Amino acid sequence: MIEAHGLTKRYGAKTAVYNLSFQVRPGSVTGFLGPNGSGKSTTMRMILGLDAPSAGQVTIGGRTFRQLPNAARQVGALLDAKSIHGGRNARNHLLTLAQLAGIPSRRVDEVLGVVGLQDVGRKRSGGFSLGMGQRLGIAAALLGDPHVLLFDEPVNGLDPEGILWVRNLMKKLAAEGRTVFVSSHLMSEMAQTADHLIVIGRGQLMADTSVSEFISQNSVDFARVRTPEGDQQQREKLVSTLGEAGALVESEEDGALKVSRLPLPRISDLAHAADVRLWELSPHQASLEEAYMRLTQGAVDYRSTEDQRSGLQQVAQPAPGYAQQGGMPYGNGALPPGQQPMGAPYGHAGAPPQQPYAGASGWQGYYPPQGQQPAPPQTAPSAPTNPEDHR
Ligand SMILES: Nc1ncnc2c1ncn2[C@@H]1O[C@H](COP(=O)(O)OP(=O)(O)OP(=O)(O)O)[C@@H](O)[C@H]1O
Repeated sequence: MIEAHGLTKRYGAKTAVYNLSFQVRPGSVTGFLGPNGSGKSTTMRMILGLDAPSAGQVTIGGRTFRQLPNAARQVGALLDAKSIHGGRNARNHLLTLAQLAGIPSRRVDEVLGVVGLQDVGRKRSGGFSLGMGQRLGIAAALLGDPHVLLFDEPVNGLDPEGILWVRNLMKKLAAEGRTVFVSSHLMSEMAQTADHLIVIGRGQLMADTSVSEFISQNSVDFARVRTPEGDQQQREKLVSTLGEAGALVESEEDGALKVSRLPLPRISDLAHAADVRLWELSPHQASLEEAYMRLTQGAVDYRSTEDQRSGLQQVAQPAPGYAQQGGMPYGNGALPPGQQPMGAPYGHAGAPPQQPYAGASGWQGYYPPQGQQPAPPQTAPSAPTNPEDHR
């Protein structure tokens, strides 16, 4: 198990990691997420004793990395695949590492086979593609058959077959009872690989939860509803019925209605009572990417000027689920990259923006418990200040 307590790292005036406390448990894959520059690599470097914390500590099995006897056989890591000496062949590179750690040389051929480099083991690693370099880095991490494994962006540069292989490898390692801590910017991949997530923004902890909880806590569910095509009367009748019942109804580009704040069975009952036929009534399942974008939007430091012009620079975002006029649930006109604004919500022209109940999971989450207000907005951490700056 990896345990961080109050972990802080300052580089001069820059606070890269601030007061991080978390545990990475054995037997599952823990994803480590955060925008560029949020402190993931710095945290991993501190776990591996490559950087000393400015405050706090991080231990592996109760000891700091430097206190571990024969650390190379207990902890394996892929940090920067490019750091491999390009003049050496892959096998010799691994042999050197094995000798330094007292690992028998037969293990080198074993791990070359595991990562699929057995046929190019005697080729200079300088000529390796990005993906081959990643595989070699993973082989080095596996060399000591360690119980704790850290991977910083392991699928970087891998082809689809390689990505699938890494996914299965991570899961297999975790299923063997190992501690697997892996950073990635590929949300779809993380959604399929990780069981648990630690999310940081500007060096600070934003979430420490299971993948499913993370998605349900940071996303807004809605129903996609479709009335018979070309029957405008039915559509309008449904829109006004649902609006009267407290739903927020927006029009999607393909003509479907996006209905939030009401559970599916209630939408069905209301449509039935209004004598409106439905061609579609389906739940929208939020993705990890949507949930991640929603949580970290205010903690992103590096953004394209084009995204800034389109509103993605907004820092103080409303609560999850906040629906703006214009049908843009991400607030202030901001949408995750790649998503287009939809049509205006029905029945709310001129009405103030409304706030569905946020924070609860699943369909019933649209009902605020009686007498309770919606959950307060999740605000992104501001950049931590260095007390030494004020001296
Ligand atoms: N040796 C260093 N000296 C000064 N600043 C550093 C150093 N290492 C990291 N930083 C700064 O600390 C912050 C966190 O960097 P880090 O590389 O840990 O982020 P990251 O989350 O791994 O980013 P990415 O996703 O882009 O890899 C950044 O602002 C970075 O510039």
